Amino acid sequence: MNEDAVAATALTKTYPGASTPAVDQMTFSVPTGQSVGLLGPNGAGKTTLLKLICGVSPPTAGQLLVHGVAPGGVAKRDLAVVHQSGPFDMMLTVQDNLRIAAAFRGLSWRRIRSRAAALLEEFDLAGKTDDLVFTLSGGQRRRLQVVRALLRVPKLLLLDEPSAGLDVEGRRRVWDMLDELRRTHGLTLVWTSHHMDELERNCERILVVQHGRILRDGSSEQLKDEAGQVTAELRTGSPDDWGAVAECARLAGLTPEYRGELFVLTGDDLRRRLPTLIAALTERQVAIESVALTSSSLEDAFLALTRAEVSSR
Ligand SMILES: Nc1ncnc2c1ncn2[C@@H]1O[C@H](COP(=O)(O)OP(=O)(O)OP(=O)(O)O)[C@@H](O)[C@H]1O
Repeated sequence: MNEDAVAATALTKTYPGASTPAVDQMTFSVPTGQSVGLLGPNGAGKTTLLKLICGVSPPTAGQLLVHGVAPGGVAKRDLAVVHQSGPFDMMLTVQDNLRIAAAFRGLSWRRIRSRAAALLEEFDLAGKTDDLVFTLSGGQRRRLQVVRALLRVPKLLLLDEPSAGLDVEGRRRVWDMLDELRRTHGLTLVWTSHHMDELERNCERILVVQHGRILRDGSSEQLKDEAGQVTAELRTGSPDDWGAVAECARLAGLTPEYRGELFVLTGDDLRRRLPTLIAALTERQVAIESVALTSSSLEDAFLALTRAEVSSR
């Protein structure tokens, strides 16, 4: 059975003394094996949601199940977190911090020692094993966070801005490692990021969060389509075809606009209508040279969504 890794119903968290909830009536689920991104402005409630899922902060109301049980009941070996910062003991060595993390998750150091060494190697920290954590750079500490979380592959990995402070190479290594773990272990990922490209590449689904609420839930393509700026550029071989293109486009429910050498097509549900247009043109033996979709970026979509929500409040 493919149980949900996370199932939240009307999940709410109001911090003591706060006038508004940090997480407000969130209802969503994350199927096992899915990678879900949380996208939202500062203070939207993303980290709070991760804290609820990993059980370090109790909800004020609503229900939350992680692999079918209350968050606190999830075996520590099955859940790991890459935190935004810390918690490391800065005055202990890299290796001692890893040993403590292993003990906390109920893992025998003897059994995972070689995995730890391989991970340190993979993340360019092999030469730092005996260094005190406070001597590591910000990016090295972040890589150490990832090593610590992966000492044993968890069923559910929560990542809070995992690539903040990482260089391009480090970011790629983290992504590649997570790709591999998803392929080999069916790992479920929930991650926050302010880097749209990170969520777009790594998450099949994105929850847009603001003021503790889920504004949208969909793939990055759906979010971009919804922002309404998807167009298609179509080139045909000969000006003799232009009349046919304009006519077929209208029949397919699209608006054609001729812009020197090519047609720009717009319209609701463009992705779904485009094949109808292409089939009609093929039937009329119109030679199509190229069709290119151009859509608004995820950043455009995100800003459109969050600004619309602010102005409707
Ligand atoms: N321990 C806490 N006590 C009281 N309020 C808190 C606490 N942690 C967070 N908050 C408040 O809850 C709200 C949501 O914070 P949270 O850290 O979840 O946002 P976020 O979306 O992760 O933001 P960022 O992108 O800046 O990391 C904010 O208004 C914040 O001030």
